[in-house]
Amino acid sequence: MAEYTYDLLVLGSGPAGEGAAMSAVKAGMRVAVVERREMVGGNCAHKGTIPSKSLRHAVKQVIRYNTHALFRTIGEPCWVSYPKVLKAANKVIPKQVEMLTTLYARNRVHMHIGEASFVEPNRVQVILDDGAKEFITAKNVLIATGSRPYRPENVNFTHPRIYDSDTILDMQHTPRTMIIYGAGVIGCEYASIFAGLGVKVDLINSRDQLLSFLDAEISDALSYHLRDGGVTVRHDEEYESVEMDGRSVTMHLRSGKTLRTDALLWCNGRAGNTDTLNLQAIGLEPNHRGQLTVSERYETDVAGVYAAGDVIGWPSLASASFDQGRACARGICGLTVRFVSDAPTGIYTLPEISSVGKTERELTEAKVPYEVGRAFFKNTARAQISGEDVGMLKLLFHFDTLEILGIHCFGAEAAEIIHIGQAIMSQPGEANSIKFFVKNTFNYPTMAEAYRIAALDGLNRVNRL
Ligand SMILES: Cc1cc2nc3c(=O)[nH]c(=O)nc-3n(C[C@H](O)[C@H](O)[C@H](O)COP(=O)(O)OP(=O)(O)OC[C@H]3O[C@@H](n4cnc5c(N)ncnc54)[C@H](O)[C@@H]3O)c2cc1C
Ligand SMILES: NC(=O)c1ccc[n+]([C@@H]2O[C@H](COP(=O)([O-])OP(=O)(O)OC[C@H]3O[C@@H](n4cnc5c(N)ncnc54)[C@H](O)[C@@H]3O)[C@@H](O)[C@H]2O)c1
Repeated sequence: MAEYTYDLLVLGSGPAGEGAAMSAVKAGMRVAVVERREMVGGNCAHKGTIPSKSLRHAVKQVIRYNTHALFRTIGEPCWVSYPKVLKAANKVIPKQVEMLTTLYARNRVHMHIGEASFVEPNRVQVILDDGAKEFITAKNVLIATGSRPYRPENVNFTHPRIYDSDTILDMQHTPRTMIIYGAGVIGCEYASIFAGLGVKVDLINSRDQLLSFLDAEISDALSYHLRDGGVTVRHDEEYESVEMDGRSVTMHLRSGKTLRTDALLWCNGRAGNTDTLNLQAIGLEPNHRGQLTVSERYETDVAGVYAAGDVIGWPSLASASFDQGRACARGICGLTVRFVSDAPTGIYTLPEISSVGKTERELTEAKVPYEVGRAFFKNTARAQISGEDVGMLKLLFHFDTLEILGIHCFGAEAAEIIHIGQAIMSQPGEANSIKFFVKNTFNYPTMAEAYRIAALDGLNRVNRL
């Protein structure tokens, strides 16, 4: 009989690895994590969610100072350099690392710092910093190695003016102009950040609409506000080639246009971190973007080998990754598994965007009879007080049953506000009703008041008050 060192070995200490390790250890399993970075937290804490959201918060403070009437009487507009906001943002990472390090230690999850690769399905080699090797056996192995920016071969990422979402965190100057290639979530979020710092941004989108998975009204609002903030959004464009010299980067587009810029930020998707795992040794083959396919229990085609988080592709969110890791560990422990298929979107552009459920387009295609209730933030007392009055909350509900089918929001704190509606929408049967917002009294003045206004607007339309 084989001798196992651990019940569960987790490769990667991002949100997926954390969710799995904590869940399994609480259920009484012997758990270890292998992490190649010297600190825990994954790309989420070091390169993705945490630094970008902290940067965005710092930039939002600068914008607020420069636009709010109260501060405008004090002095000249305040110009803040990118390295300075980066320094402020970087203060958050060590806090996350410290909190997570304590969490793993307190729960007696063993940490192995080194590069993991498979020898057999239940045997993993770890190459330590000094080149020494460790071998770990485990009944179950979870691949939670995350993702990295996708880099096409014909773009030279060693050039000092060419960045991706990892290396932009090392940029030590403030460019005057920037091309952001790829208008997905990362591209749109960084467009907001750099435009907020006064950089002239060209955002190149290969599609005809920004973030086409969003409700069209919200996507249109994002385009309008990015343009209003100084971003030139160019739809239906693809790059032909990129040239650089010591002073600038030139991008030739297939449409024949040529754009010159101080810096290029490449944001065209992600690739799963599977290339160094020696997956051929266990007979697993990732797709062309390095991603793995899993069952509803997060198990790969190899029994006892699981995968969760960015390495399995969509939705590639920290929020979903944590829950996927947790669900996977619960399955391994013989508990019920919730396959994560319903994560809300929370997009930290300026303005912020969040949504859950169906869009108008999806409901129309499915021929569902629905109505819309809207609330504009400018009509809420709280937004008038805070001065953050750009935004809208939109409720989509069934015309006959009043069941909430989708919630779409943009504006200040949209990613927080969405959860109120999400909680009602997830209730079973008649408890999921737009009437909740008119039958219950909400604090005033709050942004949540938007739910009451939107519900009344919708109910007035169907005349069912
Ligand atoms: C710029 C940006 C902004 C984002 N913003 C948000 C947001 O606002 N909200 C949101 O929900 N999501 C956001 N995301 C997505 C989020 O960061 C990811 O979905 C999340 O980090 C995925 O978690 P994970 O556990 O799968 O992997 P990761 O966080 O990628 O961690 C994987 C870990 O595995 C380690 N590893 C890899 N290979 C090996 C190996 N062979 N051996 C040992 N260790 C290994 C890596 O070092 C890493 O620490 C953002 C991403 C980016 C890039
Ligand atoms: N606030 C958030 O929730 C947040 C913030 C940032 C990133 N993320 C996550 O990170 C992930 C990556 O973001 P992103 O902006 O780099 O990527 P994305 O998947 O949104 O795509 C960015 C661009 O790359 C292109 N692209 C994507 N996959 C492609 C492929 N296979 N072939 C050719 N072109 C392709 C798309 O057309 C798009 O223009 C997202 O899926 C998102 O879930 C989330």
